[in-house]
Amino acid sequence: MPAGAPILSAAQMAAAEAACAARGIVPADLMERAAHAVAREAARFAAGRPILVLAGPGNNGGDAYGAACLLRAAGCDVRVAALGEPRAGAAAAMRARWAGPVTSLADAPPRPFVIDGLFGTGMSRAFDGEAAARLCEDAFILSIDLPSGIDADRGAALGDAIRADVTLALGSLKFAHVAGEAASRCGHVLLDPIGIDVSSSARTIARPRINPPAAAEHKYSRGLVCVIGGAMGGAARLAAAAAARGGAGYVVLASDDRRTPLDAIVHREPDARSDTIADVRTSALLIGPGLGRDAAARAACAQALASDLPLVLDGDALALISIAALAARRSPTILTPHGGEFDALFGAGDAPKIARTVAAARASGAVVIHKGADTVIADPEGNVIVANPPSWLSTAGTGDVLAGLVAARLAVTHAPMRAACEAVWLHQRAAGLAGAALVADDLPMHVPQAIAECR
Ligand SMILES: NC(=O)C1=CN([C@@H]2O[C@H](COP(=O)(O)OP(=O)(O)OC[C@H]3O[C@@H](n4cnc5c(N)ncnc54)[C@H](O)[C@@H]3O)[C@@H](O)[C@H]2O)[C@@H](O)CC1
Ligand SMILES: Nc1ncnc2c1ncn2[C@@H]1O[C@H](COP(=O)(O)OP(=O)(O)O)[C@@H](O)[C@H]1O
Ligand SMILES: [K+]
Repeated sequence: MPAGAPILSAAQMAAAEAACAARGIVPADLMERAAHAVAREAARFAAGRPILVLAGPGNNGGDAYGAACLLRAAGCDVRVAALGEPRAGAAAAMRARWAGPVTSLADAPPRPFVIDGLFGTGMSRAFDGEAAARLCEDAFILSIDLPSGIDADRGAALGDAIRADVTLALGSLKFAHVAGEAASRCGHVLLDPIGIDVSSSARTIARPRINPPAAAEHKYSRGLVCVIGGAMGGAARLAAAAAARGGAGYVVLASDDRRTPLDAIVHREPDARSDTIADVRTSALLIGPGLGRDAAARAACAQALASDLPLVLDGDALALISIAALAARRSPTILTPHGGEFDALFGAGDAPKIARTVAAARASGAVVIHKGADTVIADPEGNVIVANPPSWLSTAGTGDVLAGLVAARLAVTHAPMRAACEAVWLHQRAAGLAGAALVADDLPMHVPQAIAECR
């Protein structure tokens, strides 16, 4: 996935295209550039294999006809199968340029390399993809802009969506390249801006820059993280270990369980929880992993919310707070809900995940890390960063590790959006280093290497 790249909705993409027209760059120019970009990548990936171009009725099909012409002119073995004919505009002009035969999808024999130009951002309703699926079954598939059959904003598959090996995004990434089910249908995502200027408040995550501590730093100035544990000691221990490996200068774990994951982590008795929450040296307070939901947990949460400390709320804590209480806070707050916790706190809805997360950040005044295979980080100003972490993270306790990393980065940076992005990047990188079939306990030990890569 291109790092730090803007992400647009289909409507925002259309507006950016329209703005090009105002500068004298008409749709036919953009389609010409798109066709060149597709032909270039197709020639590279096909590497001499016979090519079948699937062309749809809209501009995505126009890009496909344009690429077919260029590939044929370059000496490639190209055939075209179409679903509907472009009737007007740049796409019809590209269709007219193709002098070779055009068959229906049903009549086309399979070929080892497929350029999928059936539908892009204009996909509006489910399509019957049976014939396309037969042609794609054993082929390497390069999708133009999006795998055909995807809702560009929600990332939902509308009917028999295509599963690509490579997707070449045109102009900008769209929500579907990073969101929902679609993200896993795109394969390797490439981006060609084709000369369109885009700006967006949403971007893909990029490797952060993390400097070593300055010479004058000491353990308290480096950042003191306090983790408030509860019923399930293991979760708080995972979080504390991650905070320690995530660059905090000092980590305190207030928990019933006297075991700490590292000797460097200081244990406090749970009845000292209240003192811990009141400790003004604390740079970031983490509450929630393994907290439980009993009266003591509720009281600890209320005290944490009422304090002026920078706060990270995860797991059980998210069930013990209200949006109003969050909005009343003046100090930085970061929430780390998974999908279920998010819906319980902010309500479920049909809008795309990015929009729902921005609305939650605005309503709560907090930075929200809405976790999952498409992790959306939003701040109350509407800035959004999206990450697609490795799916091996779908195992118990990895969220506790993330919460510890968030607390550490908040303690060090004092900047909640930056802290959230650093933590999510370090978490996904640590997962990559831990590799297949990781368990949550494996992650903290890989965080120092991930940090070392951020210089
Ligand atoms: N972003 C940009 O600036 C550029 C975009 N271009 C291409 O234009 C594409 C968007 O083009 P369009 O807006 O024409 O949309 P599409 O080409 O994605 O498809 C829209 C067409 O498909 C039809 N359609 C939608 N759902 C259908 C279904 N289920 N069954 C049958 N027909 C269906 C629509 O009625 C319409 O005719 C992009 O994805 C990209 O490939 C390029 O041409 C160049 C520049
Ligand atoms: N399929 C997936 N692909 C990528 N990341 C995932 C997937 N499922 C879960 N994750 C990540 O794993 C972590 C799980 O957090 P959470 O659900 O809170 O687990 P726990 O409470 O057990 O620690 C989150 O960072 C989430 O983004
Ligand atoms: K496509």
